[in-house]
Parts: sequence; structure tokens; C-alpha cells
Amino acid sequence: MLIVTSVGPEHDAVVRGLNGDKRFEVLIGGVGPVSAAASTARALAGKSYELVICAGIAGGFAGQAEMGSVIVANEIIAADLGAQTPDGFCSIDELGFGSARIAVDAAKATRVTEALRAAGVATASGPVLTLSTVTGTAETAAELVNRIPSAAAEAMEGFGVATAAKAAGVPVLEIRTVSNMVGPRDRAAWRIKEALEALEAASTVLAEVL
Ligand SMILES: O=C(O)c1cccc(C(=O)CC[C@H]2O[C@@H](n3cnc4c(=O)[nH]cnc43)[C@H](O)[C@@H]2O)c1
Repeated sequence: MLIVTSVGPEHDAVVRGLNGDKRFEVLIGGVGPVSAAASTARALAGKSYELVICAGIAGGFAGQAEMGSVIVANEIIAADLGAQTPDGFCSIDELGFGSARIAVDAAKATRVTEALRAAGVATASGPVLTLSTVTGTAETAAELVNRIPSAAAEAMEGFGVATAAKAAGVPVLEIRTVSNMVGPRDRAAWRIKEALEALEAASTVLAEVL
């Protein structure tokens, strides 16, 4: 199994949580969907994997995700892939150029969610949005919620990792831990250390359940 993180601290947290389980390889794929897609595609071209997991920290949507909790994606959505129009955002699905949504391996996502909850870890399931730009205003957060009311979290890599996995015919999961709430930018309020600790704990459960 291949786990794709974006930066070193996420990689290190996942590796600590896996406790040396050799069934997993953990990659630093870079920040943003393009780097993540390229890194994942390169890894998948060199070796076959049974599952790809995008893992890292994320912003949580109020009412759907709590700080420090784990989000298991039930769908991966490229939320800024489309066109702005005078009538609002138009996704590539509506434009007729493909789809901004990629399905996860639903059975494995359910198994991981249930195992995390059984281990006492606060866990929610919902769509995880991929954006190239971190949301930093209440207006943008509200616009995203208006378009995708069940959105649980946003991050920057899931759709890139999932696109590469889909092209290689490999199932995908996205697992995130919440370091900040989506909304007005307040970097001082980000709880990265706590989110990385939650990522480590979630990775231990992953190794137990997969
Ligand atoms: O301080 C910033 O604004 C900032 C901009 C880009 C990247 C970061 C990171 O900390 C990189 C790690 C990783 O974090 C994910 N992440 C965490 N919270 C959010 C969010 O609210 N919206 C989108 N992405 C988020 C993302 O996947 C980065 O790769 C900090």
C-alpha cells in the first residue's frame, strides 16, 4: 500500500504510527494537487500497489469536523476545478469536461471509519475537498458550503493523488486530521502539533485494520 503525504512532518507522523509495518510505503508528494498527482503517478509507474491513501492534515468545516478529529473521505472533490460565471461557480461536470469527483474505496473507508471509532478516535466521514488555494475568508467558506453542504474538510492534494490512482486502476482513500477550521485566515489558531499526533494515532489504526 502506498501512503502519499504532502510535507515531511506528515510523512514522519504516519511512519511513527505504522510502527515499522512493511506493507506500507510512505511518500512525500509535495503541496498541492499537481505535485501530488505527479509524485503518485511516478510511484505507481515503478511498482504495483493494492491501495493508495492520501493522508495529512486539513481544514475542517464547522459543524462537520472538530479540531484534532479524523476525517475519512467518502468522496474526493476538486472544488475549484471549473469556471466562474456571472451565475456562480460551474464545475467541470456541468461544463461537460469530465468530473471533479472521484469515488473512494467505500468498503475500506467504512472499515477504517469503524475501526477508528472503536479505538475511541473522534472520526467523521464526508467529502474532502481539494483546493489549490487554502480558504481564507468567511465568504469563500460559505460559498463552498453552499455548493457542497456535506463537505467535511478541505486540503490540497486528494484529487491529485486520486487522479493518479484512478488512472492506474488502484483504489484510493483519503484520511485527514483537522489542524484548523475553514474560514477567515488565522494561522496562530492552527493546531498542527495536535493534528500530527492524531495523524500518527490514525496511522496505527490503519495498520491494524487494513
Ligand atoms: O499557512 C498556510 O496558509 C499554508 C499554506 C499551504 C500549506 C500549508 C501547510 O501547512 C502544508 C501542509 C498541508 O496542510 C493541508 N491543509 C491544512 N489545512 C488546510 C486548509 O485549511 N485548507 C487547505 N489545505 C490545508 C494541505 O493539504 C497542505 O498540503 C500552510
